[in-house]
Amino acid sequence: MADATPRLAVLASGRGSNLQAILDAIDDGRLHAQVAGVFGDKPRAFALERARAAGIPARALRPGDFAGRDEFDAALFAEVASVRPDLIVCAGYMRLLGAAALAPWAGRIINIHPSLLPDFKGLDTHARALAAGVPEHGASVHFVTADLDGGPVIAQARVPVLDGDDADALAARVLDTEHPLLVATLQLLCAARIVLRDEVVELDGRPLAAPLQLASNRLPA
Ligand SMILES: Nc1nc2c(c(=O)[nH]1)N[C@@H](CN(C=O)c1ccc(C(=O)N[C@@H](CCC(=O)O)C(=O)O)cc1)CN2
Ligand SMILES: NCC(=O)N[C@@H]1O[C@H](COP(=O)([O-])[O-])[C@@H](O)[C@H]1O
Repeated sequence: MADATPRLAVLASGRGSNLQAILDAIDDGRLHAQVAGVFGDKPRAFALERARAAGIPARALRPGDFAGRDEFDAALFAEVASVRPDLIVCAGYMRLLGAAALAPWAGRIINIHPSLLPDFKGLDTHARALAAGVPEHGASVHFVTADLDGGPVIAQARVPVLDGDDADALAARVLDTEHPLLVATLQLLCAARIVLRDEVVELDGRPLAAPLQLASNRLPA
């Protein structure tokens, strides 16, 4: 990370509660970083409104305005690069990112995913977890690679699946744990205590044997 306050660029497609968790953590001093810009693929996403309300540049590009995925990704990442991020955070960004766009950002782009990876990659994770009858579910923060939701996992938080849960109830419980999980993981990344080296997640220079289990935004000792 640069010596100055770490600069984050956030990609979002939806309501932006994870973005808001980042903004709140910065505002109350729990996260030493700044959000330099918010970007996405849906101009009406409430995440963009949250950014603008915080005085942060926010821009969405319309996929239909571009010849194909690669052209869209190239334009999106040109916008992202213009704010000179140290780290890109996918926080509810709902498009597959192409390998060419990702290549320059290897090790500097993360995603929060609503499952205990490697289980339930992709979409509709809560319904799939219920259908599978798993006793627990949760969220993962991982480095983004061309392999959709297959990048090295940094940290996870677990929640129980309760009798009577439907997808919405489970999604809400998982979302509640996503916010402190993302903030705690960003605290480590922005303090340069976590890096990705040759596809291996390292904490303080030591390879992680397994993802960190973080249920609140307390840093590991
Ligand atoms: N190359 C990668 N791109 C993205 C990753 C990743 O790990 N590697 N993470 C995702 C986030 N994500 C799950 O966490 C995810 C996002 C989108 C999709 C998906 O199938 N999108 C469809 C469109 C869906 C829609 O518009 O409703 C698509 O792109 O065709 C799956 C998983 C961010 N990108
Ligand atoms: N595959 C990506 C994915 O499903 N991401 C999920 O979208 C939601 C965004 O909520 P938010 O807009 O309130 O942060 C979050 O639950 C996040 O894990």
